[in-house]
Amino acid sequence: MRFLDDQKPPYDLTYNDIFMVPARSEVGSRLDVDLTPVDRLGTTIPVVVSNMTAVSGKRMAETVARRGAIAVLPQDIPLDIVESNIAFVKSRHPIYETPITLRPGDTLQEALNLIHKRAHGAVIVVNENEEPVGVFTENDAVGFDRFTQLHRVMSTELLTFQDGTPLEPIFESLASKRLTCAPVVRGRRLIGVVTRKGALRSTLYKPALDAKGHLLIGTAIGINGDVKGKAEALLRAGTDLLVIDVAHGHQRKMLEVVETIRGLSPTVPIMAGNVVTREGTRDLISAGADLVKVGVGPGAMCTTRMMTGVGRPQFSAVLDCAEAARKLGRYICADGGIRHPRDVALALAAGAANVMIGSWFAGTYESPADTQRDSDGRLYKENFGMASQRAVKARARTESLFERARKELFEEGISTSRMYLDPDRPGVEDILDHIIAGVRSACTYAGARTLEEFHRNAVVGVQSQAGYEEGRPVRTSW
Ligand SMILES: NC(=O)C1=CN([C@@H]2O[C@H](COP(=O)(O)OP(=O)(O)OC[C@H]3O[C@@H](n4cnc5c(N)ncnc54)[C@H](OP(=O)(O)O)[C@@H]3O)[C@@H](O)[C@H]2O)C=CC1
Ligand SMILES: Nc1nc2c(ncn2[C@@H]2O[C@H](COP(=O)(O)O)[C@@H](O)[C@H]2O)c(=O)[nH]1
Repeated sequence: MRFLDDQKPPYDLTYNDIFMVPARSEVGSRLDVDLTPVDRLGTTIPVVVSNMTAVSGKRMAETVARRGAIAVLPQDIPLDIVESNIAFVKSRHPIYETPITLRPGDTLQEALNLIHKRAHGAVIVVNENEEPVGVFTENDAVGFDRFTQLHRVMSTELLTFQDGTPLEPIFESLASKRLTCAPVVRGRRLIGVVTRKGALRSTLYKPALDAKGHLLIGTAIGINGDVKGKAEALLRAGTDLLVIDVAHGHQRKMLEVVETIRGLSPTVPIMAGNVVTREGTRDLISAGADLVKVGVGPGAMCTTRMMTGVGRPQFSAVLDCAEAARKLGRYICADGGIRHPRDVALALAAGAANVMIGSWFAGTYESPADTQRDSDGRLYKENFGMASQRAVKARARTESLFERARKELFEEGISTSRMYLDPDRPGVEDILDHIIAGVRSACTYAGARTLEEFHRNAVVGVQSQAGYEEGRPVRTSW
């Protein structure tokens, strides 16, 4: 990447400060762009879901892995739950979605409580042999009380597909019948759900799979307590990526932990952070990190910069750290501050191998929190920072009240925020479509067929606030 007219300013920049100029291109179609990251994690798109409790759980992990990304389970979840979540994700189908199932005698209230857990908007009603006997959608509830049993309201005109049916006919069939989704069966037994959009997406995305063909999943650990024991357990459970994550990643204890964990497994990919300097990047790589997590203070739930004055504008942090890592044959993950597809494109242009996204994904059906409605009827989810009082309280739950109170004094994050579900993009895959469309397009503007070419070719300039504002769509007249 280079700056337009070689005008690199002497001060640090963030994503909003940057624009990219189009260049002569030989790439005829956005579909000719291969977005496989260079970091050899096994992902097929450059997106990692943050290890935040309000963002990353098993539903998020399976859904994004099906589209080629990887989610990282947070360090605050009890080990037995993490182990069962890894096993669950590894057991999921790489194409068909996991259905929400209920029995014919279950109530409409139970169905409504579950329906927003997944984006496909349906509950499959199954009999005692796990054979689908009906489909319930929210529209079926209109005019019935909450205790009505599902067999009275569900649709029984079932369209089902046999396992292995090609995706294009599935799409055509659903579209012609104006259905959004249908059960997939092996014999008569339910094995998944396929949606119209899902069938389309499966022809455009490649799932992120391990050597056995199972979906990828990562896990995070901190640097306190029995880190070695926990890392060994996570490796045994089959984690595909270990993220060692603390606010200040450039500290001695962190480097020791990275070395220890490298010693446990020479092959498991280790991501460590967070840092924002070349020195921090080099030290983490020398200790054994394959990927360095870059970003101090850009996160949406972050109060670090306001509390401490510490951090660095994210574009410059990514640019410097990526260069330092690449000189050592390693890569970085740009963590935090992603609000638009353009931010992802700019991080990749600056040399990041992938980007980590948290809060944007908190406002989706797949994040772990329950979906709530505000007084205007809008759907939202609660989000909170991993260094907030709420997270610190949970992390220190086994310690004495005194120790907990001491730790809570050092909060550096927001404890309660509302992330609204975008009615146009309520599922994480909708946001991934949006991001990937933007990044593919950005690559063609730079004449790049791969992310490496994109990083090499990209030419960026620095814009004023007015320049940034000019690029924002105007949705009402002025
Ligand atoms: N990317 C970012 O900008 C930030 C991210 N976070 C996120 O919050 C989560 C919790 O992180 P963290 O609070 O580090 O968790 P942990 O409590 O797991 O670990 C922090 C360790 O580092 C020590 N430490 C030394 N200096 C600092 C410092 N300035 N800030 C924090 N700890 C320090 C702590 O000791 P002691 O507690 O005794 O000081 C503790 O031993 C992580 O997921 C992290 O990514 C948090 C802040 C910033
Ligand atoms: N300073 C804090 N940073 C936090 C906290 N919780 C998470 N984070 C960091 O933010 C990114 C995600 O950024 P986003 O803009 O996509 O939400 C995450 O990966 C952490 O590095 C926090 O409480 N304080």
